Order: sequence, then C-alpha cells, then structure tokens
Amino acid sequence: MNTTDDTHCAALLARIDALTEAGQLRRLSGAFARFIASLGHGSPPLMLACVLLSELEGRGHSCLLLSELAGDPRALLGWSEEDWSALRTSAGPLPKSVAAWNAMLYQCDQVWPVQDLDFQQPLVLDGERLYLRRYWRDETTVARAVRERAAAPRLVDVGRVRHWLDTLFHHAPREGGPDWQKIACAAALRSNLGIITGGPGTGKTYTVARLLALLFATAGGASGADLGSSAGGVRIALAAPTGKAAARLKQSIDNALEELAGRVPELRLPELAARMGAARTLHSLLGARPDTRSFVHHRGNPLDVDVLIVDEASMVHLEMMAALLDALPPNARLILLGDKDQLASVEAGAVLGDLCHDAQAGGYSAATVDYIRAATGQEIPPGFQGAAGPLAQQTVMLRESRRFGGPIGQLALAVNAGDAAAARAALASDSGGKLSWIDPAQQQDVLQLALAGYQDYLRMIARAGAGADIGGEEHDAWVLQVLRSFEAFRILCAVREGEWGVTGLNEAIEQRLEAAGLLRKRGEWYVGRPVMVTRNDYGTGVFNGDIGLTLPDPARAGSLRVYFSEGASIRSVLATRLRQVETAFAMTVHKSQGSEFAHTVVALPREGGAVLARELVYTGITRAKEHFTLCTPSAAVLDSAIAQRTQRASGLRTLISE
Ligand SMILES: Nc1ncnc2c1ncn2[C@@H]1O[C@H](COP(=O)(O)OP(=O)(O)OP(=O)(O)O)[C@@H](O)[C@H]1O
Repeated sequence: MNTTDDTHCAALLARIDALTEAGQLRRLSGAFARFIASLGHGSPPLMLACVLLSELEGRGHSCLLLSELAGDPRALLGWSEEDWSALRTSAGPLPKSVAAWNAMLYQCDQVWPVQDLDFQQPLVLDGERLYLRRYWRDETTVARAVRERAAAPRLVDVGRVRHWLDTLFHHAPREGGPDWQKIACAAALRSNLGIITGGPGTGKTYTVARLLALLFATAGGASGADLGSSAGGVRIALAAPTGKAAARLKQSIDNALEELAGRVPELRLPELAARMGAARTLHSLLGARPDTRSFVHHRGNPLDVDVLIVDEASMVHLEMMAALLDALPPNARLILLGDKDQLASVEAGAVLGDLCHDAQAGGYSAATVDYIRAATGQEIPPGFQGAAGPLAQQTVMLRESRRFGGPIGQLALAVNAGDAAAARAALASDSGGKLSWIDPAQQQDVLQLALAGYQDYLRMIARAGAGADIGGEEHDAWVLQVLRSFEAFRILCAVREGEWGVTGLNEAIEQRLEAAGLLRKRGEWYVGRPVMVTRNDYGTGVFNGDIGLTLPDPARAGSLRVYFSEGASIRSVLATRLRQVETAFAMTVHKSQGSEFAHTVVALPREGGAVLARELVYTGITRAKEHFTLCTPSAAVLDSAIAQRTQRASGLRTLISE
C-alpha cells in the first residue's frame, strides 16, 4: 500500500468507525471491509465498496450495482448527503464511472471477475454487479433453474385440457375479458414452472385447486374415468414460508376441492385431497437442520415430488428459493403463487417481484396466444401480447378480485398505483365503516384501538377462569376459540423502535390493558400474552413468525403454555421452553405477511426512512378482511410513503435473460 492509500485508508476507517458508533452503519460492515483488506491490497475504493455492499445486504439487496457506486447510492441506503459525502471524501479519489469502477475491481485480488479463473475469492464481479459470493451463487442457481424449467416444454393434450377446463371453471369472469384463471392453468401445464400472481382474493388458490384437478384428470393417457390409477403416481407437495400460510393453503385447497367434488365425481377429488397430506413450511419440506444453513434435501438427495405448490412466494428469500430449486427434481412441476406487489422477503432478494417483472404487461408470444386459444378457448387481448422471454410465457397475473372489492380494495389499488390523492379520497370517503383514518394520530389513539380490539379475547379468557378447569377436547375447542378471537384484530407497525415501533407500542399496550384490568402482568410471562417466535427452534418445533397465546397449562397448576393454531388443530409448548419470542400485540407489517385479520390497524411513524414505502402500506392494507384503520402523524407521511418504492438491487432478471 502506498502512503496516500495508507492515509485515505486510515481516514476512511476512522469515518466508518464514527458512523458505526453513531448507529448509521452495521458493525459488520466495518469488520467486513477490514477483513477484505486483510486478504490483499486494501485500497480505499475497494473498502468503500465493501461497506456499501454489506450495508445493502442488510437492507435486502443481493448485490451492489456499479452504477449506484459511480452515481449516488443515498436513495438505496437512506443516507443523508452529509454521511455519504463524509464517507466518500475520506476514501480519497474514487473511480468516476461504471467502467472505471469495473476496471479497478477487476484488478483486486479479492474479487473474482466471472469470466476469469476462479480462485474462490469472497467477492464476485459479474458485469456491472458486485456480489458477496454466496448471493451470486444463489442468484445464478435460481436464474439457471428458472430458465431451464420455463423453457423445457411438456407435452399437452390440448383437447383434453380444453374439456376439463370447461368443466372445472363454470363461472365466467365477472369483468369481461379473458378468463385469466383458466389461462393460468393451461400455461402452467406447458412446462415445469408456472407462476400465478395476483392481489388478495383474485383466486390464486381457487385456480391452483383446479390446476391440481386438471393434472389428475390428464395424468394418464386415458379418460378421467380411470383416473384413480393414473393419478396414483402423482406426488403432490404443498408448502409455504410460514406454518400459518401453509395451514391456510391446505385449508383453502381442501375447501376448493370439496366444492368441486360434487360437480366432477369421476375425479374422486376427496380421495386425492386426502392423499396430498398436510402443507408444510419450506424449512420442514427441505429438511432444515439445526445450526447449519444446509438442508437434508438438495440436488444429491432431491425431494420426492412430482408437483410442488408454494404459496406466499413473495416471502421466499433468495437463499431459500435457491435451496428449493436445487432440491426439486428437474422433471417435477413447480407452481409459485403470490402477490408480486407485496413487500419482499425480510432477507436478501425480491425473487417473486423479479420473476414477475412482465406479469402486468403479459408479453405473450404468438405461440402462447395460439396454445392458450386451443387449450382454453380464451383470446389473449392484443394489449397483453408481445415478445417477452420464456419465463413471462409461464407467468399469469389474475386481475379480478372476488373477495377484496369495496373500499378496502379501492384503497389498496390506489396505493399500489402510487395515487396518493385517490388513496386520501378513499380514506376520507364514507366507506360504510370499512375504512378509518386517524390523522393526526397520537400514540394514545393507537392504544385506544388496542383496548377495543383486544378486549374480547382477554374477556373470553377471564370468563372461563383462564380455562384452567376445562379439560380434554373441550379445552382444545376453547383455546381455538380464544385464538380465533385474538386473530380478529392486529396492530401493524412499519418500524421496530420508537413510540410508533413494535417495541414501544407493545409496552404501552400492555400497560393500557393492565390499567383497564384486562390482564395482570407478572414478569415476562402472563396469561393472555400473545407472542411471536423470532427464531426457528427445532427442539420445540416452533418457527420464526409463528404466533401463539399464553394460557395456563390445564395439566400442571401454576405453569403456562403457549398455544399455536394450525388450521383446525392446536399445538402447545411450555412457555419457559420458548427462548426467542417477543410480545405480539403489535407486529411489523413484514411479519404480518401471510396473515389476515378482520380489523387491521396500520400505524405509520413520522420518520421511517426507506422502510416507509408503497409496498409496505399496500401489504398492511391487504391484511384487512373487514375493517382497515390507518394512523398517521400527518397526511404527508402517507403521501411520501406512497411515493416511495422499495427497490432491491438484484441481477436475477439479467441472469435469467442471459
Ligand atoms: N372464478 C371464480 N368463480 C367463483 N368464485 C371464485 C372464483 N375465483 C375465486 N373465487 C372465490 O373468491 C374467493 C377468493 O379466492 P382465493 O382464496 O382463491 O383467492 P387468493 O388469491 O388465493 O386469496 P389470498 O391472496 O387471500 O390467498 C374464494 O372464496 C373463491 O372461492
């Protein structure tokens, strides 16, 4: 290192440390930059790039675009001009263009330019993207698998498909236009990948249940009548990122198949539903092992399935999607269901959003248009035709919501479209009690809502003497009732810290409920405490995101258990065995994905930085089944959140199209 570099390195490190102390940088970022520098020549620009890469990783980005590095990464990082310019200046002269950054990084011993020999360097330079090796590997795994699956054709007997689709879909779409649900089924049959995206209530599960029936009906070479034997070989697995979403998927598919069964008795759908088994979390499906990131199932020990349906795919992060695709046999069909407009996963990647890039526009090729016409009788309108790639041909967006109309649906649409004026108008309109907007709201307002929203389940517990005297099956039924009552209401926050954050609100809500005599707090654990699991725990069988309620253990006087609902059944764990949990009167919008509540309250803070974005507001609204309340400290907070889009740097789309 020359002396100028030495001076700039020292200045940069001092600046990194100062920003870390001020809470502006993760400790990991400085440590990572130092580690990379220790592996070779640690030039200040390389160290600066490492700090940015690490910060971006913490915000869910899978790579650092050199264009951001050469331009202005502040928007991505939510940094002030002051912090960024202090960091940039301390690093000394920096490459001025993308090409100059590329050339500089190309020369670094710690960087593997993908066109060169691989020496297992920790950083990877792929075109104009800099990666941590792990994310590059995951993105290339996903891109390759998606490309291959989407492009590999499967033989389809269009005549039979047409017959069964006409039988299975007996309702015409209400809003005119083609029946995208039918189209989604036919498209999914054509290769080993099908993606069905759409907002809440657009019929993703309704459609996939019919797709399953269609797969059974067309599994053999014969007519539906001999289906029992031909379908016997089709092994179907249902999965979702969380236990709750998995249980909901199974329940919805069972309901849809039951509803269909009477109309197509020859398909023996109840038998098929029974054979499908329970839906599982992705962790459990892949065989997660304690203390390791690797799974029991992988390319060398693939999953034993022919069809895998994954719901709530927007919550699946890059690493999980890579593991899933790696473990799926090449000939198995993968069907992804999800809402592309929802918040991306907490961890790095925005996989469903990236995969659904063309979903809104369609971009269906002439071959797809012809195939869809033959297999479904549906005409894809010219506005949705085009020349998008193989993945787009396998992706269908459902556009008509059956359940989510009315004022809440209107509000969600306005927010999704970035139309703040329409969103305000919807909130201010007479919505027949469906929408409420408290603005400007104080914390007291949120506490008042909590009191009204949580008193029912707490009173239910008090009335039954906390259920301690109810035994056996009766106890299970009572617990389920209490859990359902608790699930009817929830407060969602955008942030964790502060008066409007999860931690501050949970404490304040506990105090308010205690003051109202609805709960008696005795230390950490108390009767009625709702908790969310924050880490997978294989010993107790609870997983990150699971929500349970604390109630007395009927079998052991004085001890408390936490009860979790799994569809129509319950599971419980001794409270003292749960180590990684937090109180869950208020939870983040992120963690609420995959759940719905009759009444959902979203509390937006005054300051939320990059977190306060359109996707967050949309996701919060779409959690509400019957009533949505928005609390904002000022209307401007709503406007700016709607104007801000969540961006995630990723190379997935580029890699898929290569
Ligand atoms: N084509 C249709 N004809 C009649 N009813 C339909 C149709 N499509 C969907 N539905 C009904 O609309 C409701 C919502 O459908 P579904 O649950 O499949 O939506 P979803 O997109 O999976 O919702 P979510 O995002 O909440 O998971 C269900 O009651 C379903 O039976």
